[in-house]
Amino acid sequence: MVGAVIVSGGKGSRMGADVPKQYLDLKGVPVLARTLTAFCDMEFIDNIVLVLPVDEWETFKSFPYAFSKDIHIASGGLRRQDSVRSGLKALESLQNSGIAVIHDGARPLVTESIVKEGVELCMKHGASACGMKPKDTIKVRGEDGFSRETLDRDSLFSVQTPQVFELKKILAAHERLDYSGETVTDDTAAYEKYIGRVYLYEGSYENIKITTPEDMAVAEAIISRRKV
Ligand SMILES: Nc1ccn([C@@H]2O[C@H](COP(=O)(O)OP(=O)(O)OP(=O)(O)O)[C@@H](O)[C@H]2O)c(=O)n1
Ligand SMILES: C[C@](O)(CO)[C@H](O)COP(=O)(O)O
Repeated sequence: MVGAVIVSGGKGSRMGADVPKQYLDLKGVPVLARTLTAFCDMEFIDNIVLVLPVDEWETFKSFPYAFSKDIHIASGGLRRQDSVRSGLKALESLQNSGIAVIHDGARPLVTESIVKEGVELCMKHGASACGMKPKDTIKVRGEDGFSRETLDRDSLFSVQTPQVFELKKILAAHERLDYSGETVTDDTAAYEKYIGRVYLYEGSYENIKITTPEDMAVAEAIISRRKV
């Protein structure tokens, strides 16, 4: 079985909007509704868990959208990794084992082919995550503001979601991480720390995370272009 954990438990502070960014209107449809619809349309996805702060559950339930699959809701945590752990536990109660596709609710432009490739590569290599080569030169900047180092761009990869794992293993990694008290910024970091290697494959420059206001304009432009 393949289950998706869509994390939408953040505050969207960098967006600076009046409402959490997952409810912002993206060409007539809220960001989160777009992400969920994308996963509902993927035939190979058996279960969907949506992680939301408890005080947003009612808002979500009043969403005027009919999703084609059941959306199971789990409670969000303080950090992204706490929300992921909560979603994985909820997914475990639905399917016990199999594959977990972890995806940011704030990446509404994900495509079926990216997720499908992630699932296939997870089956082949044990774990996978998509991403893209950085387009800019990446420097290490010291606290004094001066450049310390230029990294070799050919070996760098800017990681996105979906990130795909065996459910039992990624849940075990997140539970151990929680015990350790360490904070990570994505799920590959949890997996690599306790379980093993993650195969990285090419996602899309269009699979952006809606983080700051200008991302909304970029996402709108991508949606308009896709419809042509
Ligand atoms: N405690 C958290 C923090 C983040 N996320 C989710 O993880 C994804 C990536 O996080 P980010 O873009 O940083 O979202 P926010 O934390 O909401 O944004 P910000 O850091 O600007 O507050 C988002 O879908 C977000 O909702 C989550 O489920 N629980
Ligand atoms: C998981 C992630 O989207 C991969 O790029 C990213 O690390 C999330 O970071 P954020 O600071 O929670 O947005």
